[in-house]
Amino acid sequence: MFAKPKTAGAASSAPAGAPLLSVQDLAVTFRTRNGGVPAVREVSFDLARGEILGLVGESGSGKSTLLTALMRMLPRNAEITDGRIGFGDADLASLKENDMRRLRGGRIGLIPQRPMTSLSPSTSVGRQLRWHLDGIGDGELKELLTGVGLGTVLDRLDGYPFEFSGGQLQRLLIAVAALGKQPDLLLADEPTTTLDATVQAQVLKLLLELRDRTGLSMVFVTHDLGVISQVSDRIGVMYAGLLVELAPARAVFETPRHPYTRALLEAVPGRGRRGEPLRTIPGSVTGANRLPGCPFAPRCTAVIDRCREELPEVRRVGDALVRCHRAEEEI
Ligand SMILES: Nc1ncnc2c1ncn2[C@@H]1O[C@H](COP(=O)(O)OP(=O)(O)OP(=O)(O)O)[C@@H](O)[C@H]1O
Repeated sequence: MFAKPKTAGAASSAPAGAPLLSVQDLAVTFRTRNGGVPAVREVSFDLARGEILGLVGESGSGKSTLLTALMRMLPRNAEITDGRIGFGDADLASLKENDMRRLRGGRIGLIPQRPMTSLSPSTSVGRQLRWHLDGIGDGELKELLTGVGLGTVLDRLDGYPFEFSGGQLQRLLIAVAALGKQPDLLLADEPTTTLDATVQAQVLKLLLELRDRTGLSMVFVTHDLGVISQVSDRIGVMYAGLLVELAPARAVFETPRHPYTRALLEAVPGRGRRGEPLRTIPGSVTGANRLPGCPFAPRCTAVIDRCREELPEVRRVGDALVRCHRAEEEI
């Protein structure tokens, strides 16, 4: 079952000032032997200060590529081929690598998917924390960890990563990323995927507390709609590199507009009636980003001829931005 999506807090209602992040018409292409793969296409969204934007979509929809592009840490065979990533006065899409490096680990933080792989196995956790926090003193470190409910690990900081649970390490890294460096923007790629349900809930609670306490903004990528319903103010649904729906979290769950969003919601276990077989979305996203029209057309139950020929523009319907020819219709 889904947690009730949060009502948008003050920080997530219509932004009073300029957005923290303003992505416009972003495109990222992978060079492959078979030609360019447009992994992200015409993606535009704003992120307000203190807002958490959840990005969801099935495997291959371009979520990680989008996040890595924001961080400018794309693999060598990928490049930003179009668009702008406004962050303050800077355009991250064209910023020099030296300047970008200063932002990373400074105003922009990253929460890793697997905490184990971002820590050295042969150095004590305490030493690594102090290194990440530029030699923070014992008193301050104690205060920081106690403040995020990690007081229980204080007397074990001389231990090595394998002596901690995945959940403890993830919470340590999140506390460090959000409080130690005090970034304006946190980017998180599936930060709870490897955790069991109870620990996952603790990590999500911590993220929300940190946002409320520090006012940081967050882009949170996951393929798990249950997780995203618990943390997001707004949700962006991706399909074949496109942002096909962008709306307040509550609207996505209560009145999903895009046929793909509806199909995603229907495919989630627990949403159907008891005894009803689980539903899946027939077909696959593979190759869809090369189609001339709407990439979801081959799998869409509401498809019309136009969908196969013409890529839909983004339309505003109520609170939602929807990339579908039939967005305004009751389908
Ligand atoms: N190294 C690569 N070389 C070529 N194409 C790639 C590479 N990495 C990703 N792609 C392509 O880019 C598209 C988007 O992939 P991406 O990993 O961003 O999706 P995703 O939604 O994050 O998926 P997942 O949930 O599995 O991480 C896919 O079509 C994928 O095949």
